[in-house]
Amino acid sequence: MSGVRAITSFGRRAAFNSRLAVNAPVCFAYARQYSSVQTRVAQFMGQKNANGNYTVSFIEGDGIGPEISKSVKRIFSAAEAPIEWETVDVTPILKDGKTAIPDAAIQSIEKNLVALKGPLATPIGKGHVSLNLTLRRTFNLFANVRPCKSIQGYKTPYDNVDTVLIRENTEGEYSGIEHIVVPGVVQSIKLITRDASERVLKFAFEYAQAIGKKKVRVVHKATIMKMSDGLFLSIAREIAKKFPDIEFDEELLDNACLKMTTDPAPYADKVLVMPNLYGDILSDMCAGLIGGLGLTPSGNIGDKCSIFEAVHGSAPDIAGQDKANPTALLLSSIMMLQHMGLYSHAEKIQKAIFQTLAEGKALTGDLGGKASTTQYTDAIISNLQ
Ligand SMILES: NC(=O)C1=CN([C@@H]2O[C@H](COP(=O)(O)OP(=O)(O)OC[C@H]3O[C@@H](n4cnc5c(N)ncnc54)[C@H](O)[C@@H]3O)[C@@H](O)[C@H]2O)C=CC1
Ligand SMILES: O=C(O)CCC(=O)C(=O)O
Ligand SMILES: [Mg+2]
Repeated sequence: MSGVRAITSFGRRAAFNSRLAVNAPVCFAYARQYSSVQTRVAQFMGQKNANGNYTVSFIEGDGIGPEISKSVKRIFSAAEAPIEWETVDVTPILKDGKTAIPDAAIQSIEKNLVALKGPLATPIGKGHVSLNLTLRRTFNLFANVRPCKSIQGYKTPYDNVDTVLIRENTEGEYSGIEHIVVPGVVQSIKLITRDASERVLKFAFEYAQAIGKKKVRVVHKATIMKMSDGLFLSIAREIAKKFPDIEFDEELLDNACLKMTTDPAPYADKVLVMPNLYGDILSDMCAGLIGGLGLTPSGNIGDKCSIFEAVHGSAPDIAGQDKANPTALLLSSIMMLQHMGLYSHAEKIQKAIFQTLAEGKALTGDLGGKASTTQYTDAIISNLQ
């Protein structure tokens, strides 16, 4: 029972949290457009294993994680994708009083270079820090690539959404550096560094070149956060000069939200790049434009390792009920295959997914259908050619 497994995994973490509480101070182309790869970021260099397959680390995650993971595994197996999954347990440990990923998990991902990940729940308030962020930091996955494109045949108010958001993935508002100044007054530090900003901004321009988009737009709020967003913006302007073939411009975050929800068409020729929290929020908002979080994938890209995951979380409201839409994790796995250079397998699975969505006969509840996760998965498998 996937729901039970999910609860167990989160339960193990509850025990961890009670230990932590003692130690923690308060401080603290869908064709190849999903190609996350043809940039300066390391090409996948993994070696085939003795069976002639590639081994990929798999973190199934919490809540709906095991259900949507099962769907990916069944479809990969039916498509004869040359992937062997190495299941990885990321139940956290304490290292020097801080939440850390267990060594075995780190070794698996370092060895395989690529991981697919289901959602990991984060307790609100007290408890361990986000494991999602811990993974991103542990492997220095500095760019979070979040494409979002209208699904052909699935009707929403707009049929022309085609954005790529690139989110700085290691610092910003997500740094989690917080402390109590005096009771009733807390401070949260937004950390922006030249190094982290430069590498993600450079990545955004290279990514735009790689996928044939002619424009990069930086989304910011430097009118208010004059120093932090100001630094990010000034570095964006510097980097832009090194890419004369790419048009560069700037937009304030609040205005970007207004404009994208009013008419997403002008964003279709652009890659948007932004500090961490803005990318977090905008990517959920964009998902809403195309039919919801069940549809949007992402890739956390580093110089060495990369971890692919859906934009959504563990969806506790539908966990364990065979209701979840696995498309977002499936499309993340397509990004992963492209990252690994396995284009024909990516193409084959992707075609079956989009055909199934376009037919509209076996849609999950989030898309207005009546199919279970299992029935939707069956339909994709029957469309594999
Ligand atoms: N990268 C990750 O692993 C992320 C983890 N989280 C964690 O997930 C937990 C739950 O967060 P929420 O705010 O509830 O966000 P959520 O993304 O889990 O769910 C938001 C809404 O979208 C629906 N939804 C999400 N994925 C779906 C899917 N595949 N199919 C159908 N419906 C889907 C849910 O049922 C819910 O109504 C939290 O602990 C949060 O910290 C949240 C976002 C990302
Ligand atoms: O780690 C979490 O709990 C939330 C992460 C998140 O919302 C995201 O990565 O989009
Ligand atoms: Mg989020």
